[in-house]
Amino acid sequence: MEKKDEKQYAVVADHVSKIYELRNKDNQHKSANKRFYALKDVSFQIEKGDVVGILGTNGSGKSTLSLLLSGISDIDTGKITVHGEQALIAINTGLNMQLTGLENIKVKGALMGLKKKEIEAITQDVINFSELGDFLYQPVKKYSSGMKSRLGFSISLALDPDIFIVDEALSVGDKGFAKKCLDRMMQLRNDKGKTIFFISHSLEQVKNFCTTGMWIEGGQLREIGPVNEVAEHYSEYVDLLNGLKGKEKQKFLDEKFKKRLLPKEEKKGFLKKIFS
Ligand SMILES: Nc1ncnc2c1ncn2[C@@H]1O[C@H](COP(=O)(O)OP(=O)(O)OP(=O)(O)O)[C@@H](O)[C@H]1O
Repeated sequence: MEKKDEKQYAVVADHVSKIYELRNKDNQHKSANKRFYALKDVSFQIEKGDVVGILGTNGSGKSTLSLLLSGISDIDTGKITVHGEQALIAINTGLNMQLTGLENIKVKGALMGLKKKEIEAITQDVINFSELGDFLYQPVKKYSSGMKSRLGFSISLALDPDIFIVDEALSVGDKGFAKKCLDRMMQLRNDKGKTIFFISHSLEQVKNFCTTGMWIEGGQLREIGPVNEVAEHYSEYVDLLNGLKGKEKQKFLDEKFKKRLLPKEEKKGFLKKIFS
């Protein structure tokens, strides 16, 4: 197979893992906590202009991946290379709850290194697209989840990144706003060839909108490929899971969870690494 120039890729993930700590309910002592893989050894290459639908059941690691892609969360092992302007995430992660909507726009703009005039321009874009009106003068902590999503999405759009990550922003917004966002993203995809990562529990939305499907299950990359194929396999898996009942289902989920725990020797190694 012909080897592609690295630069053709928008994102290259190379053996990426993210480990979280699980609190032990009986023992508050930190060293007794279990460590588990939110993501384990995930590798993929996404070409520029690709629209990637990330699929996976609850807790499989989709949001964790979006946080790593956008640089909000740190990777524990492996590497993600992003070619293009820093990916942005279109959800309320990264919004400061104490600041007003308008102040949040300014802070984001300043963090992106924009000049005063550019910040004024994006502020106007956000006012127009979000339709939040006077709520933009209120602290974000007083927003509903749909309003936070309107603000987060509108800021990300206005900043016009090369890589765009939409993490369920559309599932909390109302239908009218979700349609407006999808239309705008279609336009970005068709006119500007942006690379888009789209997390949604709606298989129909993913199939209609995406070109590539990426199925994350139990923290691992289960399949990546043409969206219809991946969506079909994912759908079969969900049907299989739904077909399991009671104890049988619990056993299946417990086994799945166990595979994500760090083995004892690995746990020691990891602790040694962070304390040395
Ligand atoms: N900050 C955190 N600290 C500890 N564990 C976390 C943290 N964030 C996520 N997790 C755990 O990591 C795993 C993956 O979570 P993640 O939010 O990435 O899943 P998801 O696929 O987006 O799920 P959903 O479809 O339910 O939104 C879950 O078991 C979750 O409980």
